[in-house]
Amino acid sequence: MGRTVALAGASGYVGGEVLRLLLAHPELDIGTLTAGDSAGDQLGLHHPHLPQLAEIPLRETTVTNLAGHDVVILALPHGQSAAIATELDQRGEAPLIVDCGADFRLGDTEQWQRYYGTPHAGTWPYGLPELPGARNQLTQTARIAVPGCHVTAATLALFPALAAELVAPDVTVVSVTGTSGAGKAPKPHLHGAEVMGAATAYGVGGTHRHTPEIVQNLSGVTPTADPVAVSFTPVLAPMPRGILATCSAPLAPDTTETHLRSVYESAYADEPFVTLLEPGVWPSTAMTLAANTAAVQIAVDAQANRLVALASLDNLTKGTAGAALQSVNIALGHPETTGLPMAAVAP
Ligand SMILES: NC(=O)C1=CN([C@@H]2O[C@H](COP(=O)(O)OP(=O)(O)OC[C@H]3O[C@@H](n4cnc5c(N)ncnc54)[C@H](OP(=O)(O)O)[C@@H]3O)[C@@H](O)[C@H]2O)C=CC1
Ligand SMILES: CC(=O)N[C@@H](CCC(=O)OP(=O)(O)O)C(=O)O
Repeated sequence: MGRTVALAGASGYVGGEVLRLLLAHPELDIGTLTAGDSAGDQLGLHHPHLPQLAEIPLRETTVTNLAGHDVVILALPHGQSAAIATELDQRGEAPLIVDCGADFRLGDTEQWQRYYGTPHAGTWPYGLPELPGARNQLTQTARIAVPGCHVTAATLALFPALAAELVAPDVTVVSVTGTSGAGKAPKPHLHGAEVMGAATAYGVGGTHRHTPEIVQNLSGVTPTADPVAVSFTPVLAPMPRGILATCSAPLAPDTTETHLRSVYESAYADEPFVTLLEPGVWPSTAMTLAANTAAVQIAVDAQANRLVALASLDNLTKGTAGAALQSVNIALGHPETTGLPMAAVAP
């Protein structure tokens, strides 16, 4: 018998992906599932791709319903998690709580307030084990903040070069995303007729909420920890899933492609979920679809004297639900890869 997992937001896109992954996880059992407006429905109404779970009822998202489990995964809109975590604490419940939303990702209260405009709930260990220092913090933690999906791609593409000071701390990130990144609730900018035939930039000009999170991750790996300048532009593409981040930064003097490649090779040599592709193979969202993996590649643009670093991943898998369970594996002392898909779906 494994540990039981309660899931809040089970009717949503991330909730569905958490459940798909839990079905294959040998150490974790699905417990109570909760939702918002869909409470009272059976799960099959919302996730017909998970027929084994079709008859499970969705309950209201209350602390009473979520209590009594070993792990509570929150896949709720941001702003909804702090109250639940606090109440579970007050009741003397001590589950491992995993927030797939943004509430506990940022360490800087001022940045939180600037980008989210609400009181800062706090900072939890960060669910990107590949980021230097993060894996140690996840060991035996009781709280996990899962990163944003664009942030994971940009961080994996750039941190090795910044940590080794092979580029200037001044990066641009253009990150293409599938529409499931916006969740299932109807959004004014996501009408099917408009999204299906167009690629559209949004959150332009440093306004997107993921900007301070990318800054936090990249600044944290540099030897000086000085803020890295990040210009981030997300682009919505007509595909259901996937992130492709194309990043660049000025090369430090005398940096060679050979040196860069050896730095990326050592950063990812022991990472089960991150592949530095063979030279000349470029990341695509297809090669990571439905897998808990990220594909990374680098090139030197000699004419512009810049590093170009790319990363692809599935926003719902390595970009959220898979990262959540990878981090849960670490926190619970299971092998990090337990139950997580390494193979993507192709073509
Ligand atoms: N989609 C993605 O690629 C990523 C998402 N995330 C984060 O994960 C979280 C979930 O995202 P996603 O699944 O895409 O969003 P969805 O909109 O698809 O799902 C949201 C879920 O939360 C429930 N919910 C909404 N409001 C309430 C409420 N007031 N009380 C209780 N339950 C509520 C919804 O239930 P109902 O429909 O029944 O109302 C639904 O189950 C968000 O914080 C998001 O930012 C993070 C990284 C990537
Ligand atoms: C296509 C789309 O809208 N994507 C979302 C990112 C999804 C994500 O990572 O969400 P949180 O950081 O909110 O958890 C966005 O750009 O806001």
